Amino acid sequence: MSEEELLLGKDLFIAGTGTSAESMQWAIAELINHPSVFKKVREEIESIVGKTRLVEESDIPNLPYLQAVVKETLRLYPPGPVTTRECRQNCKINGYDIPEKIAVAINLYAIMRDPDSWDDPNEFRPERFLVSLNEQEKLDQCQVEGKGQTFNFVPFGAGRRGCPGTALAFSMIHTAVAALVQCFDLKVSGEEYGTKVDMQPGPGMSLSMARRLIVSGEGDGTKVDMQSGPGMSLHMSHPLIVRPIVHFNPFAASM
Ligand code: HEM
Repeated sequence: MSEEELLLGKDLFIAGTGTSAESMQWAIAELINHPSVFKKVREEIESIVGKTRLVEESDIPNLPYLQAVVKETLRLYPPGPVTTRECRQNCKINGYDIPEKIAVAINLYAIMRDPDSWDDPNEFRPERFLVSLNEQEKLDQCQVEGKGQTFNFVPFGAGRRGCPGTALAFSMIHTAVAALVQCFDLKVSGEEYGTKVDMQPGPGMSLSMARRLIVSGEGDGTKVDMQSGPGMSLHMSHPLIVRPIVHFNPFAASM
């Protein structure tokens, strides 16, 4: 393998693993905090997949509410909250003069919480993505291809340097979150975590949770503390122990 190929592999690994894993954590944490949303996702999966097999990647197109949950998670907690571009020529943006060759930081996090574009921007409301097919196509075009005119949903950036892993990321996150919802009831463990989840993101370049979500067999709390931790990625500041209770065992079901 050449040095370029090794570097490409390293880039893809770095860009693709943490980002998707953080998104899964945020999604599961929000679902724990919103039992009615959790229930709706579970019901959707059970109505499409049934109770005899594990959800598969090919089921995802038939699970629009799950897709809305993942989009809403990426809107609120983009693992890459800032991207950059270099100006090819002198230009003016919002009244500011930007000289040629100057790097501009683009705050994707702020764009996706802009009250001019989103109603109640800080609320976790997956329903906002259950839009008509027409509007959906516009959104998807924007997020997947960087085309279209609606640049308010940009967790993967946009344009020719937009994230090349978008389809893979969606596929992994949808399938993992769906399987967790299908198989487990999840409860926060330990009284010290309290009952209210703090969804504040932590410092860092990537939007990771301040308290990492750890699944363990102990405890009986009810809410996730969503405080995020320090760093460039949005992560939780202290590990959060979540107690899984098996709801559906695909191995038992297929026997
Ligand atoms: C939830 C998951 C992910 C998110 C939110 C995400 C987000 C982003 C963002 C915001 C950018 C910058 C785009 C821009 O400047 O317009 C980017 C670039 C990139 N992403 Fe992702 N990404 C994710 C998963 C992945 C995966 C799974 C891969 C590959 C396996 C990947 C590979 C890359 C690469 C190689 C770039 C650099 C592209 C370039 O500079 O031309 N990402 N990603």
